[in-house]
Amino acid sequence: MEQTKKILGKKYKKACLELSNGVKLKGNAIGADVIVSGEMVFNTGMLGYSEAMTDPSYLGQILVFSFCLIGNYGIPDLKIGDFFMSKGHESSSIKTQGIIVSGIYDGCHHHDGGVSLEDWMKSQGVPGISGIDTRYLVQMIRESRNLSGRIIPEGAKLQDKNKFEFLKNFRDDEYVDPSKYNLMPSVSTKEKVIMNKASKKVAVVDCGAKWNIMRMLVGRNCGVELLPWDSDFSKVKCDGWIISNGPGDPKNTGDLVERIKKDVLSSDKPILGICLGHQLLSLASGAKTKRLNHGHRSHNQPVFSFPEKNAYMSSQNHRYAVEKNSIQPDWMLWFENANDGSVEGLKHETKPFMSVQFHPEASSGPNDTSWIMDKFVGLL
Ligand SMILES: NC(=O)CC[C@H](N)C(=O)O
Repeated sequence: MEQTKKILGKKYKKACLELSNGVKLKGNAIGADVIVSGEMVFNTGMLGYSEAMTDPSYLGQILVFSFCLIGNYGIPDLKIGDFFMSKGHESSSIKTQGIIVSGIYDGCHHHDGGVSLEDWMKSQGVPGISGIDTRYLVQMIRESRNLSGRIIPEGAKLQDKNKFEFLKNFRDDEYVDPSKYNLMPSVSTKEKVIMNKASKKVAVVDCGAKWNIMRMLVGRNCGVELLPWDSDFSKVKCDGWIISNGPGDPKNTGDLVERIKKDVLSSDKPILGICLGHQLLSLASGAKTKRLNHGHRSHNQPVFSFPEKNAYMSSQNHRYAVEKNSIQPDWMLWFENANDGSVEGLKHETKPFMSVQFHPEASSGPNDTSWIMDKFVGLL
């Protein structure tokens, strides 16, 4: 009752979502008072909004949550240090350009303290709109191959372009399209970060890595070296490699694919590619990637493994995928999406190389495929 009063009693400014197909949707302005634009994407997860909003793979995107109420447990406190162990956050700041929700709860009831979703968005300069018919909007995104949008809160000013490097490429009257530019410099660590010295060391190529990858490695007694995307991989001494998730088009990553081919694949050490990392590793192996219609972003993506044909529920956030008919003869299909048959994972026939399109680190989402991390660590 108290919560309902809090939602209903609050007066919101108006805001407009202007879409690139000419449609305009009106709602309540939430979060920061700034105008942003980005690629329209949707996620059907019922929770995990703080993990999603801080996932660097959402850079340049306006995220529509299709679940009817977002913000209901607040945002846990961010405690950096201690090897990025602060659960609920997958990077140090919000990476989505903005969010669209049907209902928002403006409060915080989290065992880890924290703030409300709205206060968190305000403190980070991230706007949003509530009171939108997200079912209608999701259908529109599904039906249009490319949909961009602009969040315009009443009387707001334009977003500061210094927030992320890639934003400087866009004119104010243009829709931000994250697939047009190499986004690696906007999300990758600038300096090498060493976490948890241990006898086995994993080099993580940071393409916008979610912190849970590092949490899982540290939790499995691995040392971790988080590397800038543009490091000289030929000089790295490690027992295995993880090529991380990240935003944008895998083909738009400068010379990263070439360097993975030359210095990572050739080292013959165990490799695990995750999401963007899977796409980069596949490109380095000679396979091709394509753009899916609206991608997979949810906690309930079913995948089948081969040759066992086991089914798993997976957490996903991607728009690009590896083309099945381009898989090289020395690689095998390891996972396939049970809904649309798209490639969900590859394994090398003889070498300890593997990669998955979904997120074994979840956060948020089901942990059904966390055994992939155990398998990788077992190979070191
Ligand atoms: N989560 C990710 O790593 C996303 C990979 C890539 N940016 C895609 O959209 O397909």
